Amino acid sequence: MSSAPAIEFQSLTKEFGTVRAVEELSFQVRPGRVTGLLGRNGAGKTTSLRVLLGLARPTSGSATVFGHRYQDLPRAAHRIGVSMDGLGWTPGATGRRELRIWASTLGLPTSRVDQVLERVGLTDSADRRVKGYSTGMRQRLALATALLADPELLVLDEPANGLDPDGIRWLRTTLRSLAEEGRTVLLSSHLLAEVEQTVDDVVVLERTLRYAGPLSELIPRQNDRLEDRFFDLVGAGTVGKEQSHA
Ligand SMILES: Nc1ncnc2c1ncn2[C@@H]1O[C@H](COP(=O)(O)OP(=O)(O)OP(=O)(O)O)[C@@H](O)[C@H]1O
Repeated sequence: MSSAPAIEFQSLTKEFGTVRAVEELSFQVRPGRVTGLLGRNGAGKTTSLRVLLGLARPTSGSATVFGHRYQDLPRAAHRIGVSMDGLGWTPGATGRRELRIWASTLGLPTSRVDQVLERVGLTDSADRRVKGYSTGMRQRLALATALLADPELLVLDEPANGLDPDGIRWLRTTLRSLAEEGRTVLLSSHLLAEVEQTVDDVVVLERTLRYAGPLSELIPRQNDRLEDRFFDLVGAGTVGKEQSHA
């Protein structure tokens, strides 16, 4: 496997008017690892991922996937599976129908739909309308959508949000097995306890980078807790107040 980074942020700054959401952010995501992008509400996680995926333009600096801007990467939608709020579900569709629409858009056989439904544990609910799905079921469907094209990289914005303890355990096991298959996973989260047991590498963001590296170096001792180290790195303030103006 190549050791070139799967993802690279280089001095990325993103401003919205007078709000500097992300400032001079630089880090790399190593291939075949699960990396957690951690930060409290408003820390800039979603903004960073949106720039990475070509959904927002950087003010300065860059974010690249496999050495290219997302929009310049050949077969980007096949190589990178994405789960992010706001990508939208089709009104009235069942889970299966939703996945079939995505499969058809990506030029994939419908057999992939059954495979990903099985993988995320949604087979029995596949013919129910997504509208009636619980938050946890929607998270599973979002991951199924991301997995459709059998991507080498997954970018998941807050995949643990709204999951119950069974769902969290399922997510952890699934993400670990995806990494064992050689895939790279970048997920964002503010749920530190959940992430602590899932990720190999950690990026702590509070508008600026506070830490990037192995989880084992951030919490080297068995009794260390990620939450304590997190607050050491970001302080106890509220990010919205601290960083509202550039
Ligand atoms: N489209 C936008 N227009 C103006 N400000 C924005 C926009 N998107 C994000 N922001 C601001 O940028 C900052 C970072 O927001 P972002 O959504 O990236 O944080 P986050 O870490 O993903 O937070 P959360 O965990 O709450 O989703 C916040 O101050 C937010 O209000």
